[in-house]
Amino acid sequence: MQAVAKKLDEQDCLASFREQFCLPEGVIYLDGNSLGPLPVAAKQRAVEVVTQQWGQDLITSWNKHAWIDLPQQCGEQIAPLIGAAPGQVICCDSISVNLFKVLSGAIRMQPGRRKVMTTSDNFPTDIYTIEGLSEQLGEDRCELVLVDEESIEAMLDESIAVLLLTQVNFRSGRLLDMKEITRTAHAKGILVVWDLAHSAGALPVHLDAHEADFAVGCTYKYLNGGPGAPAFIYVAKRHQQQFKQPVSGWMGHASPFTFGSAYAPAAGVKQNLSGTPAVIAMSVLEAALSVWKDVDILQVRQKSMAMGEFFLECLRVLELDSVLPCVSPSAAKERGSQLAFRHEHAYAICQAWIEAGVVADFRAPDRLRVGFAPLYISFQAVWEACEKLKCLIEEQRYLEARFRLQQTVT
Ligand SMILES: Cc1ncc(COP(=O)(O)O)c(C=O)c1O
Ligand SMILES: Nc1c(O)cccc1C(=O)C[C@H](N)C(=O)O
Repeated sequence: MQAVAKKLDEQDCLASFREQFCLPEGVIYLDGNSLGPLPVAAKQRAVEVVTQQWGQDLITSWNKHAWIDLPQQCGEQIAPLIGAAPGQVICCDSISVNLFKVLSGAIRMQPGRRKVMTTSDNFPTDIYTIEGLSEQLGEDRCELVLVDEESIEAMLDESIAVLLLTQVNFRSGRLLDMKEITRTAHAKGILVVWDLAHSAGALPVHLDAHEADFAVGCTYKYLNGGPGAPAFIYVAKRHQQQFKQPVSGWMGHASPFTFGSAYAPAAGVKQNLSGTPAVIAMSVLEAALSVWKDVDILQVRQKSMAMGEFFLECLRVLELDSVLPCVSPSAAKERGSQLAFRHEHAYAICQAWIEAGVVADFRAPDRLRVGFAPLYISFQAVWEACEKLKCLIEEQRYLEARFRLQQTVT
């Protein structure tokens, strides 16, 4: 497999992007699906925005360094990656807050319907936000409906106001069919909100072409914007007149610096801003996004699928496939950029793997999750990671890690 990996690396047209990232020596990072690493440009920008822009230029930076435009500028940098024409994406807040804004506005656009449907295996915040909204508005205006991922389309009917789905399941990596589901939902008059947390920067997304109504996503995973980096929100052009989000703060006002007492929302996607943007984080994000201007997202997808397949092949060759059964869909086309494996000691294995220099993550109750970020991972690194996994499992090193964990807990 070493030779296969070497050959795949030689053919890799994305290999040169690796030098645009600061990655610690001796670490194989398979967790970019949770927190992307530090881009060189972002590191430089962090120093510049703090020392020069804030430190020296002070408040003049709102104009001098265009701080005021950062939310829209970052939104426009993300737009091509998610298939959105200009004027529909803006960066602000977190996914959770943006979900609250989008769902509130979407429900108001559906008089006579109150059900908001999502999947029972969705990321918790997506479910919690609907629950919170239901408490806020009352069950007669917002009612949470949970369905299995397998029966989404079968459960769609005219009583549903909004369908909220995460395109790539955070646990299993399963990729939903955005085109088909959106089409079926629209035929029943349902508005669809897509959570792109595990899609943006991992695979091509076609929000406009598939006529998505709204979307949210984060920038700290595959987009490498840094821990807690601002999220984004997409509102399709055709809804921008009618859509009203509830956190009507001054930054979303049509004319914030007139300081008028009556709220008038900004035209377009800008009304989704509420308060002052987190300028330092947003500026660092802007630099991180600059990496993507030369990236072909189709090549990212091809490499990510090839890596997933290669990882599975390595496990087979090392006879680990029965020890760690894969619980992600078997076809690469039906997955995002991650794989999940079941093991009763998944947590301890993950810890022992980290100690051996391979960072992956664990998701309760028993999943080992491995993410492939094609801009900075090589096939040889993937093979090396699998060899280390084989070693620690053979030597049962994870049992030591489990013992240490118990010591820590007690
Ligand atoms: C699918 C999904 N949605 C939402 C979130 C949470 O986003 P935020 O922390 O920006 O609210 C995550 C992960 O953190 C996620 O995986
Ligand atoms: N956002 C995170 C955080 O602030 C701390 C730890 C993890 C996260 C995550 O992103 C979790 C992630 N969405 C997941 O897929 O599990």
